[in-house]
Amino acid sequence: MKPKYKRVLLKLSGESLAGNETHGIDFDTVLKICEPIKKCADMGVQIAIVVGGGNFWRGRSSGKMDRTRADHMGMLATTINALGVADALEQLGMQVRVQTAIAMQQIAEPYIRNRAVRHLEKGRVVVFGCGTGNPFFSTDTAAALRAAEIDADIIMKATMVDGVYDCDPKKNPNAVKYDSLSFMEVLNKNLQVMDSTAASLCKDNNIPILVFSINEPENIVKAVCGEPIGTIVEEDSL
Ligand SMILES: Nc1ncnc2c1ncn2[C@@H]1O[C@H](COP(=O)(O)OP(=O)(O)OP(=O)(O)O)[C@@H](O)[C@H]1O
Ligand SMILES: O=c1ccn([C@@H]2O[C@H](COP(=O)(O)O)[C@@H](O)[C@H]2O)c(=O)[nH]1
Repeated sequence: MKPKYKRVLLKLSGESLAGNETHGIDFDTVLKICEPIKKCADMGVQIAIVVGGGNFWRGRSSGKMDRTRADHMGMLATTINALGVADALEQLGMQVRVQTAIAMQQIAEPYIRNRAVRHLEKGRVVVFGCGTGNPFFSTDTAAALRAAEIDADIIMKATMVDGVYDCDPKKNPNAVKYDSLSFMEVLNKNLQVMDSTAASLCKDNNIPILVFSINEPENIVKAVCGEPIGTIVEEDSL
């Protein structure tokens, strides 16, 4: 198989790292997700990763807590995941750097755009932790922001559903999946698979998003090779 893209931003669902558990990290699952990432890198694809935090904590679900503090906790959760993914990639023999949007220099590099790009050019995987570094945002928005900054060709959102549906398929068994959508459709129909800030940022910067299931990790290779999986969201799909 031949890669379609030179540089990709892979958004990994935090929830997916828990495997069959409801919370936390199942390291065997993380290794399974990282194996196809190595295959893509071995094909010469430059890979940056943003990891969600849903397997530990989501600020918006924190109930009575102060939202800003709850989001700080969420950003720390994404960093735990970033370190777990980095460790799995290293165990597979890859060169990896973790960069965080909030400085924690004993643990990871601070996010510096030019350094991140240099790492990618050298064939290292860069894993971004702490989302955007700001509360009231999500890791989908962090993926859109970092993708724009590093000039990624596409965002590949590897998540718990196999694409974008006309309504949440976990709540409605009759939900219908789209093969392709425009950003305006995602925004106008209020499709919740990604938040509107992330969709707007991708629209403004013309970065396509491919949403696909991480339950079959080989989908990552298929996505990189341009095989028709999941749902593609892009400007000219109409
Ligand atoms: N229209 C829709 N189409 C597809 N999925 C939808 C839709 N509306 C809501 N969803 C829900 O969105 C979820 C995926 O997005 P979500 O932001 O929850 O997770 P994530 O970004 O993959 O990462 P994390 O688990 O780290 O939060 C799916 O599990 C699905 O239930
Ligand atoms: O830029 C960001 C990114 C994330 N957060 C917080 O982290 C959690 C986990 O991220 P998910 O995208 O939901 O997986 C999120 O709920 C926020 O609480 C943030 O504050 N800023």
